[in-house]
Amino acid sequence: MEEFYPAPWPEDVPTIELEKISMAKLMELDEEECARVFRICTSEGFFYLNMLDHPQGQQMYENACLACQVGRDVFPNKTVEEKRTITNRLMAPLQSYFTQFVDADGHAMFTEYINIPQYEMLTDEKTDFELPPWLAPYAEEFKWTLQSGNMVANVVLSVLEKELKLPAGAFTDLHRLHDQSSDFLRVLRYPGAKPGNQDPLGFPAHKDATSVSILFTWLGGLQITKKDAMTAQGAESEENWLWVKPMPGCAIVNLGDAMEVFTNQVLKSGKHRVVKAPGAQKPFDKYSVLIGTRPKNDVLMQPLESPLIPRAEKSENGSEPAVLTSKAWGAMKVRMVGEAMAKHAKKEAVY
Ligand SMILES: O=C(O)CCC(=O)C(=O)O
Ligand SMILES: [Fe+2]
Repeated sequence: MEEFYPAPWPEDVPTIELEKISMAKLMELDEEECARVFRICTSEGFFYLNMLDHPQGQQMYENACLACQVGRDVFPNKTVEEKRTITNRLMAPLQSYFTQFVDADGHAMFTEYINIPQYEMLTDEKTDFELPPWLAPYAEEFKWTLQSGNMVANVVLSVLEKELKLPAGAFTDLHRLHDQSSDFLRVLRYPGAKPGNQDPLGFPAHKDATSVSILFTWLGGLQITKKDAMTAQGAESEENWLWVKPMPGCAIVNLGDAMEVFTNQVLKSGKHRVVKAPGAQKPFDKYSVLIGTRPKNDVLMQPLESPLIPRAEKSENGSEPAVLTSKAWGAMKVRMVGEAMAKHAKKEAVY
């Protein structure tokens, strides 16, 4: 594990103190711990989840480390051309391999990632997605990580449905492991900073197009804003971005936009971005492993009924708002993030 932490965290950067939640207590639906999760998910939206105090959490942590190791093995040793041989799945709009700038030797200059689709990895059916030869040896690692990620996401969802006085299954039945969905395992690499080659952002500010996102990361770079961080012009001001310090043995959990839709904004999706690692960590490649859990494809994206969820408002002309399926909604959200990244790349990259 030592190579995951090549340099210490600089103690002099403004860091947000996230609350630490216990996996063991969540698994037992401990009342106090569930109330804490609910409070966090209705306000700032990010928490550490200590994976090491429960055997299933430990298993997930080990699986996430294996997935990270796959990234460490394959990303720096393959050209972008080779990596683009991974086929895009047709069922959902997630690109299987993503990067924006390639250097003269054919290597990714900035952020790159792969998305491994959960449904296609776990179904016995023949689908249009197949791992390319350079990833096929890692199929089992990917499956384990997807399975344990779905289990942890469902623990969080079961806490939230209970706190919202929804019937058991109101959220969890929409996020089952084998459902047709666009759930994914994402392995990301942010190449370390090199002199004269500095893109300040690894991932521009966004909110996730998921229900639950479970992130494992070992070097700094993730930032979230203080509450009420908007300037009068409506943009975040630079000094309001705070660093999230990676904690060994912990995941960083946040909700995505789907939970805002299901609860008519009672639950909050956390805004975040990724910049170069701070201080002495800056020259090192940063890797992250993200499990994105989404509602199954045919779910209608609308608020659920609960005394704690305000009803959807009619539009001014009295008509009901248009309701998309999760599949169509996800496609729209992914397109929007893609457009924001392309715009950012034009504006800011120095290359
Ligand atoms: O790598 C990270 O720290 C976060 C990545 C992220 O926000 C995303 O892929 O949506
Ligand atoms: Fe994100």
